[in-house]
Amino acid sequence: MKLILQYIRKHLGIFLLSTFFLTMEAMADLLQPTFMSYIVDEGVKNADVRRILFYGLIMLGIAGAGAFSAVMRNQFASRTSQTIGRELRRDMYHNVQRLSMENIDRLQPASIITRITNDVTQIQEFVNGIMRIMVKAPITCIGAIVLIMFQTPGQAPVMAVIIFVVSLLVWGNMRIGYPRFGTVQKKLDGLNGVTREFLSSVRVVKAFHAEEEETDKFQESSQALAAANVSALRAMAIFSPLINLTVNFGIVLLLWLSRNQRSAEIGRLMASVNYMTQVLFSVMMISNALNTAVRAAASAGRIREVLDEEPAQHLPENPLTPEIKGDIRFEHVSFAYAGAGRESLLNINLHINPGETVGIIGSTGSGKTTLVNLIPRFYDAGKGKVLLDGCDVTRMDTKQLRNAIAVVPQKALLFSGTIRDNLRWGRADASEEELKAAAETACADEFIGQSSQGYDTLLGQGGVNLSGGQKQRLSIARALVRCPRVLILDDCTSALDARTEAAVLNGLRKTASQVTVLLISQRISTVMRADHILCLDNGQVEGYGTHEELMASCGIYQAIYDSQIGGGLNG
Ligand SMILES: Nc1ncnc2c1ncn2[C@@H]1O[C@H](COP(=O)(O)OP(=O)(O)OP(=O)(O)O)[C@@H](O)[C@H]1O
Repeated sequence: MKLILQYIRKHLGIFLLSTFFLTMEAMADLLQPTFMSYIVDEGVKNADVRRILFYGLIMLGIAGAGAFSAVMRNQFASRTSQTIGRELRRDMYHNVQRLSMENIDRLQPASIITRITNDVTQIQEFVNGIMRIMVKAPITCIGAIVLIMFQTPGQAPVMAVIIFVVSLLVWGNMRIGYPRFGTVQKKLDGLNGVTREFLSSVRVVKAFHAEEEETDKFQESSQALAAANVSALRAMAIFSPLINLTVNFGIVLLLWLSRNQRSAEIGRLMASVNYMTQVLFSVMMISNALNTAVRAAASAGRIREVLDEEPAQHLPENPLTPEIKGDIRFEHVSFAYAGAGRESLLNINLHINPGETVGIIGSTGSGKTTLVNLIPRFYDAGKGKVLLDGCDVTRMDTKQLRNAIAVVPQKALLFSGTIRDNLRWGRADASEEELKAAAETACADEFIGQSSQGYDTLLGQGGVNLSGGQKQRLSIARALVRCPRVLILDDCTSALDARTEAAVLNGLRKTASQVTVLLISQRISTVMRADHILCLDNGQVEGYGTHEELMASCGIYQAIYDSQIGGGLNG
């Protein structure tokens, strides 16, 4: 709850204004029954029309002031809750951007999405609720109690007992609800995760006719969420009727106690019952608002986890900014993913000269992506050092480091916008000629030219309106626009036919001859013409050298060669 207060404090002025109008609204509600009792006791009883009109007009004025206050309170409450929601989302998003891949793996993307969307909505509802209910209800409740005591002081002990019992029920409601609503949010994470996974791999699901399995997974998560919700709401559902019953029992008791007070004026009794009803409604509102508070507390805890998450990587206090030429060195590097039982890289020693093209090959899961991910510091080596131009990458200015490196990931990731926008992701100030040159090298100019809008062609989210090969070529072009010193191509030519792939690699040799290229591939034909080839197996270096050297010395490389090319194409 500290978190919510912290954000409310930033908008204290508007929050107080809203509270002021709420107080006015509550006062208006409280005054009505008293004036009604005057109308009955002084006007109706004595058939005094002027008094009835007089008090009636006052009641009308009070109702008007109450309605005006309600409108103002609604305006301010909505504005405050929306602003707080926006700020929470902004701050979470900023912090997520600071985090390293290790943090993101731990928090899980689907969970981060739920926290930024649904959990923040819970907080917004709560903040809106505080200003609509949490302030008004206690004012009305306390005011009504004071007025009952003032009008019929003999009923004070009954009121005290009822309030005590109701408070106990409200407390029980919170104790039971809190952990249950935490579980609800976790189950929502699960459902989001399943939905997200399905949507991002919908083609694979269709190709494998796996709709039924996916539907089962979805149903399972959906049922788990429903069950958690039912469990939370069932626990909460017991309390609302109990509170209702207690307060209604109080009203009956008060009426029963008043049975002998013949002198009691009927108007006062009416007002007392009216106030008791107001107490009932206020308590119900408080109890409902506390339900929202319980959910908000669970959500606030989850939001706090994102806001407080510190980047797993330490940024150097005095970062080094060496001139980057593209000399890469791995010294006794080992690495294990957080939570993984075993190391994905084991004692890697490697030296790559500036401007060299190094092919990286190995079976799936042998550690190829993990190895290259250590260079731009997507992850940090657990043991040993990764050096770029003699400088430990963990001591370098991260911005400079990442500016010097372009990565084309395994899965081509494009963004909604035009082709030009996507290419400019590489470098915002790249000229039109530079964009075209990069597209040419990546063999993307051909299909860009064929589309009616050219570079202004709009891409859907993730580049859905392009083929796999077109997406890969655009991703390569985007990396080239950056003019990197180190270019990491992570199996990103897999969707290209052999002729186009050869054209792209030849283009790279010509235009990016000064760039150090790390070329990951499962295809031996892709890596065999590289200056050197690194053969990985089980996170360890099995061989490093030219194609001919590896054919002579590395059994695994030979086996890959034989399985893909056989004896017919040696060299
Ligand atoms: N985020 C992660 N968390 C935990 N383990 C991971 C993670 N990413 C990869 N691994 C594990 O690390 C090992 C190396 O994975 P990596 O992706 O580097 O292999 P790869 O050689 O690039 O495979 P592929 O050719 O299939 O892309 C694998 O055993 C994999 O299961």
